[in-house]
Amino acid sequence: MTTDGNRTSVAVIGAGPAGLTAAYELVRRQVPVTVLEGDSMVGGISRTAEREGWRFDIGGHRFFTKVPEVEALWHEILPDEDFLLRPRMSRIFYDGKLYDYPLKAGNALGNLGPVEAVRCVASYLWARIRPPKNQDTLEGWIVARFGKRLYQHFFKTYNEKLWGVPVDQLPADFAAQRIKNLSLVGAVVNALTPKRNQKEITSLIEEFQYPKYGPGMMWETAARKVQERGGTVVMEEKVRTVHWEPGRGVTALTTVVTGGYGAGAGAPEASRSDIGAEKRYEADHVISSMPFSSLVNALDPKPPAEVLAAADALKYRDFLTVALVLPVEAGFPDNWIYIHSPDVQVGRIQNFGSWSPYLVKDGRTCLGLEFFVNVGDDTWNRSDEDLIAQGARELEQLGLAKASDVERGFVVRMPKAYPFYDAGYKENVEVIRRWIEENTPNLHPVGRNGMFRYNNQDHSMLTAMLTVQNIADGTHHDIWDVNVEEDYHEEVSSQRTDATADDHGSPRPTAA
Ligand SMILES: O=c1ccn([C@@H]2O[C@H](COP(=O)(O)OP(=O)(O)O[C@H]3O[C@@H]([C@H](O)CO)[C@H](O)[C@H]3O)[C@@H](O)[C@H]2O)c(=O)[nH]1
Repeated sequence: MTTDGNRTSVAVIGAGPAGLTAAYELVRRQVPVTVLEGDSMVGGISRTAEREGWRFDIGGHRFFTKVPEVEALWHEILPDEDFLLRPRMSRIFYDGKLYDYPLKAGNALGNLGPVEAVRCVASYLWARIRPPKNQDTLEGWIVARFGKRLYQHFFKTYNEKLWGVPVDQLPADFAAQRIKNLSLVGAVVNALTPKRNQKEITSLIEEFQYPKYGPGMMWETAARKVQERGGTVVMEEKVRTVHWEPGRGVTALTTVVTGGYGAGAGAPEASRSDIGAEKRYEADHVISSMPFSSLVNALDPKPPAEVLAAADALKYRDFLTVALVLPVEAGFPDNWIYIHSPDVQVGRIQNFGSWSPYLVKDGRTCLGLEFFVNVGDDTWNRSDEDLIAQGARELEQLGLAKASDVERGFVVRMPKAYPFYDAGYKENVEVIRRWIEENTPNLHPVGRNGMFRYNNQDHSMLTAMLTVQNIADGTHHDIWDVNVEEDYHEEVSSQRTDATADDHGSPRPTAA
């Protein structure tokens, strides 16, 4: 297997966590690899943006995992001294008060006041006696576990902001992994049970690892190491065409030089002078983390109409961050807070100063106001200046800071931040997957957008690691089986035994 000019053994589309993990694992095995990235930055949605020395996440990316191989790879890429262990704190800002999130019974009921607390307990008990018949919707799933009133207070408006549709139109598919159950009954039982008989739940959420200069540090280092070890990382080239032949599968890729996507004022300058030029890469295998639907549309010749229709039916939720620089006193101890109020558009606010002191400077902090949007809607199209002014106004409206305290602002737009799970997405993914397996078995989708799976970066990385084993080591892992368990992501549950405890007294992570 040799790389000869634009001929490579494996072409990897995308330099996010999945693509760079694949490349890293390939160079470890001395397999020639070329990574093709359309943007000027690596990291995908796990990048760290930098504007005038302010570094911030697109969202906020904690490093926690139940997968030991992923944990090991993080620490192989970055030395231990580059990791911080950060306390996690997140609350909901609701009706002028802050509530712990994940919800804690005492805190939520205490804050709501005695009358509303009684109503919430009654509706919680009612949901236990008469659970909703349809728990396949997100609304039914949450009401069954929290009761209608807590659902209305703490879930309905936020999910409508986040996903942009009524909650009864959303399937419950991601809920078990991402929404921590509230057990009023469990809390009482635990209080009455001797400790030795209790099931130990180790929370992964009270602290998390974080590279001191943000997640981008991980992926910038991974890209550098891939190149030092003989791999090629091509920036600012977007894959336009995926060439395939019946009976042979994928044979080559055509890219177009983009000069980067220039996401917002202060974004990195294009490094290429040949913008618009086309390049061709021949490859034996293609590992693709480009959006699943875009991959289908890039295939040449076109796949059958039902496959194209399935791809067109897959929708995404897009996202933009308005990063505002304020005096440090305007910050809060939380890493982020959820904003439910329908009176403002902002959905979540990160305080990057609480993530890492290395992200902020000069006695100031940087707040990341997150707006969940669709590409091309009014908010997406608004100018950066308007969005910064709106962010400052909404901070004041919420009573979190004075608009006049905002000293500087930056906007980063991130298309396709979340795969949007609607009633038909599973079947559509299945149609595409089957067609690829039958017609282009050397084309390997990986990662969150690559597989249209609402995965965090650890599971995205795992799909890439297993794919490389399939290509280079002859294994037969089914990467579609990664992260299908209905387990809450942020807890490791085990029976209390000292033999499984590590030096800090917590159980070792178990395989996901
Ligand atoms: O008030 C709330 C808050 C959340 N939900 C529901 O929970 C789901 C998951 O929320 P979250 O973990 O914030 O979502 P996300 O997928 O964006 O997670 C990434 O963000 C970070 C971190 O949580 C914030 O930076 C995390 O490391 C990543 O996994 C959400 O979809 C809601 O359905 C709610 O109902 N009410």
